[in-house]
Amino acid sequence: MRIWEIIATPVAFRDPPLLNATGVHEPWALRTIVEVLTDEGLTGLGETYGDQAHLAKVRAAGRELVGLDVYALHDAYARVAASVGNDVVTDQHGLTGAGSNQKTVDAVYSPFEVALLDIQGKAAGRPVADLLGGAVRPAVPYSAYLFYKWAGHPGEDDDRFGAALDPEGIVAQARLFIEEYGFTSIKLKGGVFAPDQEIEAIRALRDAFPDLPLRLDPNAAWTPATSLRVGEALAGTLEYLEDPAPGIDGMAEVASRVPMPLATNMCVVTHEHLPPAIAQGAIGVLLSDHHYWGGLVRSAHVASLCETFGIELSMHSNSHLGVSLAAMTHLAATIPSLKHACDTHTPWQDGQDVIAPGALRFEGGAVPVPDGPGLGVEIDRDALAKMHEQYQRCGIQRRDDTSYMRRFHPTFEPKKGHW
Ligand SMILES: O=C([O-])C(=O)C[C@H](O)[C@@H](O)C(=O)[O-]
Ligand SMILES: [Mg+2]
Repeated sequence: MRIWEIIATPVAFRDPPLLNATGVHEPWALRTIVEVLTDEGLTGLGETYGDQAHLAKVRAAGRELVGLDVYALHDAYARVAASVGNDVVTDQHGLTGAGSNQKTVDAVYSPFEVALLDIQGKAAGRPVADLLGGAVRPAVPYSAYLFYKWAGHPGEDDDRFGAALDPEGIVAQARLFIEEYGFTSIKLKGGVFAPDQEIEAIRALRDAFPDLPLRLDPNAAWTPATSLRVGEALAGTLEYLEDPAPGIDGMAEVASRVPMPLATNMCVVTHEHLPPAIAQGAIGVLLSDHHYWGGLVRSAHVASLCETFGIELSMHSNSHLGVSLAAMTHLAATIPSLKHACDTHTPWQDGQDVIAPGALRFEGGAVPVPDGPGLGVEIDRDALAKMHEQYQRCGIQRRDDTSYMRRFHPTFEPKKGHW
């Protein structure tokens, strides 16, 4: 079975004004849906970023894959690498670390790999999880991913989540998410307010939810000295502290002196970062993400490597749709060493999706692994067309949380190592 055609469709969907260390989410989030069509009539799905420079690379690489055997993943990777050449595509927000050539190749390859696995699963009549060695858990737990946020985008009505700008607002947001999704662990996106305010928010969450694991992620907004202070203040309260300080060196300085493990999706984001991070003992938990670690099989290899070196695993998420949630769930279901709930932005999409309803649902904060062939999800063509039209109308071609924030706070600066 060979690749006949590849279609990459950029889409946009509404996103609330979520605050982070680099600014605030714009009113529209972008993604690209990749459809791989075969000469035997099967179609595979992948999902990736929607920034224009990345989309151009995906389309160029897709042209090189036409005619390829759908089982030839190594060949597909080599063709994508050749298509990317020495180029580096960076994202403006930097929330997943710096760009590099390796990360660019892995990010461009990822949606094709997921789509090819979807096709292989459909051909075999088996879920993608079975192609990855089989599920070791029937459902994948996700965390309630809390954000400080404005009540609504400036100039618009308030959204249904409301404002969360203090501990009370954060606890109310957690209650809403837990009520609606049943989450059994909580992550707070920090790096927005001074560290003492964020410590207060974590303490308020601890009081409100005494039994739930908590994690805090300021996206490297603190110095190592501040990270040590916060780490000590929150001793016994956090399951892990995520990216408190910038860089492998900064994290290593903090790691051995705080009472909880440090996690990252910023200082270790591609293979070349693993040897120095391991040698310096910089991290205890890696948040993997198949969107930039080269798809599902390569992410599973990284998981094995982490196990060898005693690094625990969790999973990172940007704003995403159901094709990605399905892929994340199949992967996470098959990693025996994954002990932490994964991140997902799904609640913030509030029902908007490109996939037909029914295949994915949350039960007690976990997503049961879809049991249909392949990823187990299908495109809702009307929804895809509508979201593509939104992309064409929304006027955003690259995620830029900082410029959007500066429209309302002109002197705003990203908070890297700020406090
Ligand atoms: O560090 C993280 O967990 C993320 O990068 C997740 C997202 O990018 C999040 O921070 C966001 O979308 O603002
Ligand atoms: Mg993070």
